[in-house]
Amino acid sequence: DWLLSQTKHRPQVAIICGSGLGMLADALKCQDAFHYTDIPGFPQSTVQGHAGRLVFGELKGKTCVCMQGRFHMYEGHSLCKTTFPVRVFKLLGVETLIVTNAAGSLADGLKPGDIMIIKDHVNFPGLGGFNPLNGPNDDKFGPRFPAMSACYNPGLRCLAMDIAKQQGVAELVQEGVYAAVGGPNFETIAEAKLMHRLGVDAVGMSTAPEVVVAVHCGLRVFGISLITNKPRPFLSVFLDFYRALSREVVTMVTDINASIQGSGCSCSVSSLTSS
Ligand SMILES: O=P(O)(O)O[C@H]1O[C@H](CO)[C@@H](O)[C@H]1O
Ligand code: HPA
Repeated sequence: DWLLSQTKHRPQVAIICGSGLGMLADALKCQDAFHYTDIPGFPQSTVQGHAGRLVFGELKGKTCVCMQGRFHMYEGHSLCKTTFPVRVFKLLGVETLIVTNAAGSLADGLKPGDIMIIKDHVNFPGLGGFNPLNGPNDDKFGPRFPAMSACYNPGLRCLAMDIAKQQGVAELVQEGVYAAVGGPNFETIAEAKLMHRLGVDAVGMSTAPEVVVAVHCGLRVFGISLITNKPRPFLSVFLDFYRALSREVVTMVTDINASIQGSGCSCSVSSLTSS
């Protein structure tokens, strides 16, 4: 109610900016911005790279609200608090939630600087019983036992891939599975290996609880991870190096063969390649 009384904007889309991604809010026109400290009942940001402002404005004809700074469990917030803004968005009339985050890659094909469109998640704290929906269910938001089988809207995922192609950045974008861990420590090598074997492509310390609460209250969700690092066991780093070296050798041999052929020599191309 306080927010609705302070701004004329009536957002349809909410964007949660991940670590270091707060500048996404700068794209909004006709801004009304509120510090979390000024919003009654709002939790406070304590992490570097999370400015702690809610910014309302227009983006390409849509009214949006951006969270410049999210809340994490490791800050000491309860999961209810970390996801509180999602319910505020629902009450403001938002229909679509876009979640963004910084994440570590566990997948061979995802490098720092790449973007992963989240196709599904593994909520490790949730599997262990740390769930923002714990406690009495508030039926006005959603059901006691919400389905999570299609958390990330397939239409929006498809649209994002199409836009990446149109903008010529498709080679930097792929879909994958995000895993949420509690943090604040980064993974051990054994933990990174375990998650990799379980089919996780990127890991971070947020997002999944927000998405659970969003899906519970019927919001359409789209999520992207910006890959910032690659917590990988030494062996796979070595294997990557070995594969890159093999590719170089094959290229060199192919070039040599081409010049031998060009010179009219009868040397066998296949025997030279295999040796
Ligand atoms: O998930 P966001 O908020 O982008 O932040 C990610 O970056 C921080 C670690 O560098 C962790 O908080 C992790 O969750
Ligand atoms: N692990 C967990 N959270 C993260 C990482 C990571 O490697 N990178 C950014 N957030």
